[in-house]
Amino acid sequence: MSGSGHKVPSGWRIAVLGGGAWGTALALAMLRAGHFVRLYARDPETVTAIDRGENPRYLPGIALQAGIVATSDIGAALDGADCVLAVAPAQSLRAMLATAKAHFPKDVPLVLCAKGIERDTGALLSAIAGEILPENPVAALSGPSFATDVARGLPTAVVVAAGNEGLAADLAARFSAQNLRCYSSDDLIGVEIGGALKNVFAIAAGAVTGAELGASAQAAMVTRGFVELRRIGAAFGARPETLMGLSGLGDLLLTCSSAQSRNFAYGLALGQGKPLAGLPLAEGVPTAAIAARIASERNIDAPIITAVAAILDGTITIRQAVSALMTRPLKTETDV
Ligand SMILES: NC(=O)C1=CN([C@@H]2O[C@H](COP(=O)(O)OP(=O)(O)OC[C@H]3O[C@@H](n4cnc5c(N)ncnc54)[C@H](OP(=O)(O)O)[C@@H]3O)[C@@H](O)[C@H]2O)C=CC1
Ligand SMILES: O=C(CO)COP(=O)(O)O
Repeated sequence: MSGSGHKVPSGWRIAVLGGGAWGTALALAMLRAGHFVRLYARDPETVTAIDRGENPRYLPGIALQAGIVATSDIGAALDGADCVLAVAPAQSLRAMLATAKAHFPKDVPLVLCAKGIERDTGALLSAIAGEILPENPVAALSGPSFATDVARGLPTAVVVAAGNEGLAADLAARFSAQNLRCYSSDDLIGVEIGGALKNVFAIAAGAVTGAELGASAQAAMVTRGFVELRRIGAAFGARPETLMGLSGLGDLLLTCSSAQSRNFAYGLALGQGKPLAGLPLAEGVPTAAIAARIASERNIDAPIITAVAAILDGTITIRQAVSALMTRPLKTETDV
């Protein structure tokens, strides 16, 4: 038993690629689900720290349960793996998979755990995976889940998606454990789009808070942001109910309402006029730029995404963005 109330086959050898906050938290989650976990971190200091039972750079203050085998040798991490979790940031996924390719076990599922769209190409992460590792089935794990919450073993629900429904259900069953409940979905693109775009609105939500625009503005921005998420999702063929689920609305709510979100914290600093250099990873920054380009190229009305991208590249101020958003032509609310 995995602790989640259903029977799953015995432990898999799982390779986690990426030694940051989410890679480390997922390694712990996989350990708790009964798997044998090897974690690849390219930084040898991270490997040494994980061997000591901590990852102070990315998960400060959290003690890591023994059992994660950490290595900076990607071949050793992948050797004999039954399943691979890719947990580098979205803009680094291509480079990491290119490094992994020579060692990648044949036919085993690759589970994408980053949230973003490739800045230079507009590619979803599943498309990048398909280009580099065409023989490996691809899945994505997403949903409202802060690394610190998962690492601490707090109750969390996520969704595991794959084009093949059976694969998604199998992975969800294998990854579930006490306090990690994995739903399954066959809408891979819908899950990817929701996870990527919610980061853009989390930056906007942080900026609204930082610039002291008020709770009413916050609720309006998140609601209208969700309309934009649904429009872009529809253009990619995402199912509406997926966007209403954990990986879409669920994650939007989480990251737009908590300074624990690095994207929200980035927006907060932006709104407060504080320096942005040196802040932790905010995936919404590159994704805002490419999402704005995609919206423009596909003629999708996405004024908030466009405003966030323009604020981030310094073309307009937050005040100018608010003024432009508030003076757009009036329309019916249901005009999505
Ligand atoms: N943190 C969270 O709460 C959650 C994060 N996510 C998503 O997971 C993804 C990763 O985030 P997170 O772990 O938090 O980020 P972190 O900034 O905490 O860590 C990023 C990690 O990726 C490594 N890395 C970067 N580029 C490469 C590369 N080319 N090859 C190998 N390793 C690389 C970094 O290594 P190095 O230290 O050497 O730079 C570092 O270990 C993001 O897309 C994020 O949106 C999803 C859900 C929750
Ligand atoms: O995706 C996340 C939670 O679901 C983490 O959000 P941040 O990257 O903004 O911290």
